Amino acid sequence: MTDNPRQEPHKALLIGSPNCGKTLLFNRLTGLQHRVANFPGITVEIASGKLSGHPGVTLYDYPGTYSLQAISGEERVAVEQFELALKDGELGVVLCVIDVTRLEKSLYLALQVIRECGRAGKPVLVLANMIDVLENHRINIDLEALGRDMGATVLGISARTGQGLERLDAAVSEQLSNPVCPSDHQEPDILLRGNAHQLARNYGPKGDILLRTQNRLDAFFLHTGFGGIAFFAIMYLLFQSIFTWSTPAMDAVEQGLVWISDRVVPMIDTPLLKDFTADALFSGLGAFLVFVPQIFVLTFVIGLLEDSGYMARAALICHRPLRFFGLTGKSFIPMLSGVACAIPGIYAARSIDSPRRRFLTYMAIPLMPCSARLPVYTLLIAAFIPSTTALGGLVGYQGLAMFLVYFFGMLCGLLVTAMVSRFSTSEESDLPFVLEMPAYRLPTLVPLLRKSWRRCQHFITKAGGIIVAVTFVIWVLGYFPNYGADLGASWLGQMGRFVEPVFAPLGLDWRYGVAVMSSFLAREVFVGTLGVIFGIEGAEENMVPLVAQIQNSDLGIASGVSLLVFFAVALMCVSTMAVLSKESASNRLAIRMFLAYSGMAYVLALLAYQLVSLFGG
Ligand SMILES: Nc1nc2c(ncn2[C@@H]2O[C@H](COP(=O)(O)OP(=O)(O)OP(=O)(O)O)[C@@H](O)[C@H]2O)c(=O)[nH]1
Ligand SMILES: [Mg+2]
Repeated sequence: MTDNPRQEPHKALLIGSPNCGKTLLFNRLTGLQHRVANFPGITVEIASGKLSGHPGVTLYDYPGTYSLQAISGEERVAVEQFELALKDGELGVVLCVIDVTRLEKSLYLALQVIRECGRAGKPVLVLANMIDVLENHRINIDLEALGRDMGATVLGISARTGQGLERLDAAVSEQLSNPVCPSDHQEPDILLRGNAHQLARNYGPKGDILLRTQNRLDAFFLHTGFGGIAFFAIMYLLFQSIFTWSTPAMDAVEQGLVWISDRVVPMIDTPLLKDFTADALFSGLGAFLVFVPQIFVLTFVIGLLEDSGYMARAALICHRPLRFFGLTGKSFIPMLSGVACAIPGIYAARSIDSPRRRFLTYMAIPLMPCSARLPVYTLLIAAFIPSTTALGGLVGYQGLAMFLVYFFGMLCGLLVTAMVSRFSTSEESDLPFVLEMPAYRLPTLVPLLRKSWRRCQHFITKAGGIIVAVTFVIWVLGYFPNYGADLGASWLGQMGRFVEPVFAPLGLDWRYGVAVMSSFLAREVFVGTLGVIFGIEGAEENMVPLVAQIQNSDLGIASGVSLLVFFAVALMCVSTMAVLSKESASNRLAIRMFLAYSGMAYVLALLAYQLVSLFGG
């Protein structure tokens, strides 16, 4: 052991009610980048990191909990781990975060935490977060007096602006070297609840200053009529933005790749290497990279909705309709997270108290149109739907088509849960739907941009490895044995003919069959595989965008629609299946869902093909 408390091995933990800013503070104190959003229940697992300036201290970020009597899954994690931590000799200090703009909600837990720390002989600091909001409204709270009444030191801080963090740093050092524990008392919970209420009344902001704007916005966004219209308008804008805002950046990436390819490829002398660079590197990998800007925009817009506080309102609006499909309003956030990626969506479902509705939510999430489907949808829509607009540029046909495909996926998810919930019996009694409405806030731009960038990096690295490998294998199979002279006679062509009968009823030739088969590893592989296949076919020409290649192939609109339907339904993601198995604690659900959704995807795609063909497609 050293004399310096900053060097000694210690643990510190952050506990507090949901959405009070623990993770934002954790990120600031450790330099890590864990997920922060403006609705309750974001953190579901305990995270840890080194406390900056205290090399020996590990800081733990806990899921939010309203009290030490846990109800939901993530609350249980927090409460159980907190009880264990109190017995841990290395625990140096407990940091209990309260939301100073909503004292009533935070104080009961804080009083319980102080009592338990007193019993266990652990020091505790209460961090009154969001002090910046009070200052913006010129509201003052006597934190010293509040601390005296609570029996612990209360420090005013802002995890957003960094205000008060130096004092926090000094206070942590002080507690690590000279711990001062709260007094050991046995006040029962019922008394603490009354005290919390009284303290909130005595010290909380007077008048309804903080509530007035919130109430006005809620009167609109939760209005039976306007609220519903606003909901659809916001969702529609979300999907339009994916096309309209990202098109210039996508075009730029595409043009950039063509520009580089035109300069690099002619410089290569070896024919084999030249073909590989043109067909596999630029056509295959390039086809996939073009979609990165779209992922960026999608994450950014969802982030705007999350940070503004609208997401929880959307969950409330959706509660009633979702009940009809066997779900709850709490399923909305996991499902909408699933629009970015199914994996965080599945984790987010932990906040659903009812096991039955949680399982039903698991079933819906893989049908949500995740960002891995986006490249496939964009490619096919761009190939078949004109890029013109109507109503003075307000409605873009491609954006509208995207909205419909997304809607189709979501609808399938809801129909599946409706059927499963109707046909399976349950003894479970229903818990009331309780969801805290977070404050409306202006989103902060830089963290949002950073978050979107991280999502793109994840998209590239997660799918990138598989895509590089598949692209290479597909290129080798398509290029040999006749050195790219005849794709149909290549090894890939021969294999393609083998799977062709499966895809022929959908009007798809072997090239599309091979691309679909390869995308069972990860959906994004579809565009890369097609890029390589068309790249080999068009080896003599300059790099031609994949959309033009598809338009020139014999793919009819009926087949295009059937492909869209297939991708909307099939569960083609190994990582999702692994997380599903982990969260549901069995492999059965994931395997059954894989088989059921693959079969359903094929049948629905066939139906779509027949229907569109019937109407002259
Ligand atoms: N204005 C302001 N906003 C803050 C502050 N701290 C956090 N927030 C915002 O509050 C919201 C919730 O922050 P998180 O860090 O995710 O809260 P959490 O306590 O970890 O929430 P859970 O993980 O759900 O328990 C986010 O929108 C943050 O940007 C602050 O000091 N000031
Ligand atoms: Mg958190």
